[in-house]
Amino acid sequence: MLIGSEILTSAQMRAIESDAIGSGAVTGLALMEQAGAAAAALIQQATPSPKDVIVLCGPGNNGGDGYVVARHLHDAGWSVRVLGMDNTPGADAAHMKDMWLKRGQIRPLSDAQLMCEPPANIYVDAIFGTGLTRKVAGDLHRILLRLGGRNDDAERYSGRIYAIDCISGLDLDSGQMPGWSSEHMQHAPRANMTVAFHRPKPGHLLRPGCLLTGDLQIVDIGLPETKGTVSPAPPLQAIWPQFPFSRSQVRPAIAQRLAKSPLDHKFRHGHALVIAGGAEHAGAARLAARAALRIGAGLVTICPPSQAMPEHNTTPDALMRHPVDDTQELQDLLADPRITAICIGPGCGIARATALLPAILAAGRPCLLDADALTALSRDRSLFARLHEKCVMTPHEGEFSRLFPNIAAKQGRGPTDQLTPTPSRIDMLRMAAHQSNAVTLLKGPDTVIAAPTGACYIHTALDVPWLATAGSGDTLAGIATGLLARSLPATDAAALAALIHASAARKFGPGLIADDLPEQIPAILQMLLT
Ligand SMILES: NC(=O)C1=CN([C@@H]2O[C@H](COP(=O)(O)OP(=O)(O)OC[C@H]3O[C@@H](n4cnc5c(N)ncnc54)[C@H](O)[C@@H]3O)[C@@H](O)[C@H]2O)[C@@H](O)CC1
Ligand SMILES: [K+]
Repeated sequence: MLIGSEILTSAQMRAIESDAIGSGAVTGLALMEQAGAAAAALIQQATPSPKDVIVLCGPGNNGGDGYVVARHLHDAGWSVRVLGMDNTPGADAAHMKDMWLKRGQIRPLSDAQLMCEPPANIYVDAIFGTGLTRKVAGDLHRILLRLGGRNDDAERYSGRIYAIDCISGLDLDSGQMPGWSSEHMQHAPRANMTVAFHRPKPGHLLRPGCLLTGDLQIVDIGLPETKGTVSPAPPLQAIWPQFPFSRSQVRPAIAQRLAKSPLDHKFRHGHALVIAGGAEHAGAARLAARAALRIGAGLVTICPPSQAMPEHNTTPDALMRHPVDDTQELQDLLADPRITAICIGPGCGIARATALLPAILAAGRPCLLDADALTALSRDRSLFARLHEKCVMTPHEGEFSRLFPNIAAKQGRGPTDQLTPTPSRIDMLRMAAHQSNAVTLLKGPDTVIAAPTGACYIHTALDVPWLATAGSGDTLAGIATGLLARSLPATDAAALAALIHASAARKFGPGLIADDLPEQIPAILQMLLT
């Protein structure tokens, strides 16, 4: 698979820290010093003059990091004001607080105090991090709303907030702000940058957390390398816009499959069938077919009903065309073992998808199910029961709710003032993949992909809003189909397709239409393979 970044839950992160401290490899104080120093360095790099900062320090170790940030910025010549709590924190944070008190004073961490402070150029949110245990209430909640601009002074804070580990109040496991009503969420503080430690947490990458996180910077604080050894739980990996993606992130076995050798013939890279539907929706299937060709499938055949064949008598010339009117004709085609993947859904029509899906699923080949095929599956549970682990489903949220009504119904339930009040998108996708026995990719700015094994990938691409355009999903389906045809395992095909799809949009920029996406693929392949 792609080697994105490993993601850790808050509990896993705490366990790694306490193991490292318990083994004597590192001290809590050294970790805190590294964390604060790294955050201060990134804040300095990102900040133009004047170098004037208010650091908001909470009661625990996140606050401890804040006191380290304050000290480093002070020692670098910044004007630093600290608002902190009148409590005795744990030993490490208490030490850092004392070190700060040798340099400056601590004013009360209260909304009234923040309100009467003269404006600063930068605000550092070091109130709560991974230790959040309940919703933030009372005066601290008012502070957060003020930072989010609820008091008609948005310009005072906008673009000036730097979060230590996360925006305070964010549940780093679910990406939710427990206890925040939708009215309050409009005034949730948004970080310009979040400096987080060792590994990202799910909440940095899932909505709404990813919308509050800003640029996500992950810094090394001297904890031992943990990749793949954290827990027996299935792996959770992520890619996000600032992630330095390069060829080195593609596992050699995958890179080898994607590369083409001079001795290869076209069938070595697979033959994909794209089932098309009636004439009026021909474009969707052709977009998918074009993307499958661009990603390097050896052959791609589009299969409309015979009456729609004339609609497909157009470019790309590389695309083969073969009519399929009924199950028998499809079965005849599938008798060719060189057909290595099937795409059904884009522009197919629900009735046609319902009619052809039994033969497609019975063939046991890798297949990509999107759009009308997903509607057919949600309407006919006997079809749903025939999904298998070589299937990839690519629903958007509405399709997901129809496919998995029992899972979708768990959303929005439960008390909102406790942590993780509803299943996170990770939990939901893992349940969906387990229930369907198919790789499931839930499309969105925070796409989540889960395999029946429990392996899960988050692909956050908030920076390419222009990807939400007609035909974009058809292209994603085509890229994944091409990768399946090229014999990538279903989970890898889905995760790599999400990456290539977002990279194509990033490369093209605003003004993108879906037709542009396949045309960006050659340069992306070049980047991945050379
Ligand atoms: N443990 C370590 O060795 C390290 C921790 N680091 C920092 O420490 C943070 C975690 O520290 P902590 O575990 O102390 O947790 P926090 O500093 O996030 O907060 C914990 C404190 O807040 C209280 N609290 C939790 N939710 C509250 C709420 N809603 N309202 C009011 N009080 C609430 C808790 O009772 C506790 O006193 C990380 O996010 C990171 O910033 C870093 O310094 C790196 C090293
Ligand atoms: K924070």
